[in-house]
Amino acid sequence: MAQYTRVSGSVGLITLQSPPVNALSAAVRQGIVDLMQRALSEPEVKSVVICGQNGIFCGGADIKEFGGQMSGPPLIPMIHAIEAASKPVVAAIEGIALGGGLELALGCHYRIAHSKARVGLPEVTLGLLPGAGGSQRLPRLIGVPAALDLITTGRHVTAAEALKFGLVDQITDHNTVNVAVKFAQRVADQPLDARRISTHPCLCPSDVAVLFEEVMQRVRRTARGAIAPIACVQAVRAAATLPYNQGMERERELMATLFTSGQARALQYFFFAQRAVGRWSMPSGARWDTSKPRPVHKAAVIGLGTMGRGITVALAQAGFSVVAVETQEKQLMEAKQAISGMLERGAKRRGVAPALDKINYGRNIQSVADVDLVIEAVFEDMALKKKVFQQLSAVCKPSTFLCSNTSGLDIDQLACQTRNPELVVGMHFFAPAHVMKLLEVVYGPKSSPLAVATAMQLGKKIGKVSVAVGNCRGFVGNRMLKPYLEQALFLLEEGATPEFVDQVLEEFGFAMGVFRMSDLSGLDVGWKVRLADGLAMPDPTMGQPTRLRQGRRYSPLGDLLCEQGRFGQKTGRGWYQYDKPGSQVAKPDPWLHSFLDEYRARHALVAHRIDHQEVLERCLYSMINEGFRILEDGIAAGPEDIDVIYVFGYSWPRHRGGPMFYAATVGLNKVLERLEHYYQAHPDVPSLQPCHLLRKLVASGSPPIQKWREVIKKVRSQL
Ligand SMILES: CC(C)(COP(=O)(O)OP(=O)(O)OC[C@H]1O[C@@H](n2cnc3c(N)ncnc32)[C@H](O)[C@@H]1OP(=O)(O)O)[C@@H](O)C(=O)NCCC(=O)NCCSC(=O)/C=C/CCCCCCCCCCCCC(=O)O
Repeated sequence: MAQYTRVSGSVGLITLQSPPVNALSAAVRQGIVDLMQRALSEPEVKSVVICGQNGIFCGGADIKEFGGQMSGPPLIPMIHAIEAASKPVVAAIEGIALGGGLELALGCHYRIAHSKARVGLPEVTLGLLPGAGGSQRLPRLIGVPAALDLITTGRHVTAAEALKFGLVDQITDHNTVNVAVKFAQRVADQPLDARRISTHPCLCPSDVAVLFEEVMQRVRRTARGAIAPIACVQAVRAAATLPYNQGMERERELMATLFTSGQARALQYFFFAQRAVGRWSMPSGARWDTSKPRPVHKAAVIGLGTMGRGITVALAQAGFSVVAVETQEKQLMEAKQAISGMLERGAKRRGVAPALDKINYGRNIQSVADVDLVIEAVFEDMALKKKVFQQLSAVCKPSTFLCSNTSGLDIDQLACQTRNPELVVGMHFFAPAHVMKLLEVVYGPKSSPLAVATAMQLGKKIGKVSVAVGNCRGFVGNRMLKPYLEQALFLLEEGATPEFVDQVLEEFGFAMGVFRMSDLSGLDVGWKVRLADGLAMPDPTMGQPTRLRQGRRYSPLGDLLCEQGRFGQKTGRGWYQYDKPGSQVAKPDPWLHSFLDEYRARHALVAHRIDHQEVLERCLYSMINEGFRILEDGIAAGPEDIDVIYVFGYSWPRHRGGPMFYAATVGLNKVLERLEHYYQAHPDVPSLQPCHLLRKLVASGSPPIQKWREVIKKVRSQL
């Protein structure tokens, strides 16, 4: 919808009205078309201003409409009509002008922006390109290099930067609509020909062909299989090399390919999934909208290893006062130096002062007595964590929230050590904690909605995408990682190499394959857990068959490497070899290949040819199967939670939507059928046995992912 008023006698003011972001829905487009006609037909009106209600110009096309039948006036002719108008049209940009919103503004003859406004063409993040003329007008207005930057990254720019680019004509600190109206009055008689961007020549540097080649190479390298960034480069190349009308035709062709691609659907699903995880719920019925968080002013971090340091930096950068505790003097000094360095580098990048004064360091746990919330980040050892929680419970004020950064230990056992178990939750950060976007907020059986709401809000304030999940071994992310890692090891036993498995996973879109990732994180981390669990057996005289544990197939390959001191990058040897300890360049290791041959011979395993399909299906479907179990158990409230965790925490390629969305894309019946096939071949691997929920969903006709919650509810009510 849009509203029309005549202001100052001669200016027709069109206000977009479609909360929350004035997206260009069919009704809004119809409103603009009708009201433009009205403004052009009223003789008293000499110029037009387009603005948005509630201080927001426009968030772009209505993404919800993309999935269905498009109706209403199309965007491209609407924008052409504005540009062709005989009266000057001024865009008054407050808040945001994004995507189709900015394309609308580019169709106007002038653009006035508030100094706090942000503009951009983020279509690439939704698997699209600026397909309403944006890919053709922007390079004509600001030049090819700047347009390529904005269109291929989708980044938002400030009004000041937009002014520098020549993307807006003026910025103001005052009421933007009033300023635009006055501006519109001033330019009412000015000729318009030069203001129609589509008629401009495209500003190209002399070495434009080289530029396109370089950008294309960079985009291909970083896209990890996403097609939209490549199409964006192709569209801008069309602007640079073809007349406007032909460029528009190329834009249309490219957009049609993207629009109907699975990638655009996945990215648009993911856009809404990111927002859906904020609307958390617990099996008790507690929800985001009925649970009020308590404000946190002062926080503490206990344990200043890698994770504790990153968490301290994240809190301080967001403006929280932090008490950072490390009991060992030497470690405390090292941590202080490291944290200061991280803060200084971060501040330099962002052009602000480093938040060094936000942190008080101490060696004594007594120093956290007055904080509102503590995040424990000591070594991943239950006995140690229990002791810390007992101490915290004795030292802190009774209302203090006690949180653990454990990556998978039982939150309930920690809660039981405290006076107020309802104030205990997990806050599982991902390394490096000041960089990675994901935070798993873990509620145990005793955690109160107040504690969950407070941790979720704290996560938001420090810039994390927070997902509330239930308490189980490994929570969501690491629980699903287990079958994935397990399959990768089994594939090595059966004949694959680490390089081949990694290549397949990286071609799928993971930033790193499973073995390169293990080398990076350190093989010893999982080994210590397996030793504590009694799975890794350092002593062969223990009497257990080597490839069977607790009645299931088990691969000791990782344990054997650790016994040789091969912990990955840090020791210069792991699944790969490195030039020196700490180096990041992984090279195939002939030693490892011989080791695998000997291992297979020792266990009478005959290597067979493993193909691309088998690697992908076994690694991914076993992980997805665990995802369905997690949904069945109520550990995650919906598939969106799992998908957001995997994209932000485990580098799952975003253009594939997340593991659960991917399963829906492949077809649940196919996932089920392949799991049955592999389970039949490997009956001693329970993670390949299709779970009940997956079977139930297939039996219900494989409903679309948006309907899974209904089936999950039914399955859970029958438990
Ligand atoms: C920065 C934001 C705008 C606001 O952020 P914030 O304040 O943090 O709030 P949020 O929580 O993110 O959002 C609040 C709610 O608003 C919803 N929202 C936001 N933006 C949109 C939108 N654009 N559409 C719908 N809904 C939106 C959001 O979901 C929240 O609601 P809820 O909590 O989920 O209920 C931030 O929101 C943001 O960044 N938004 C996205 C901005 C964006 O990406 N815009 C670009 C959209 S794409 C676009 O504009 C494309 C334009 C070109 C279209 C060309 C059409 C031509 C079609 C040709 C088709 C060819 C097909 C041929 C086929 C054939 O030939 O057959």
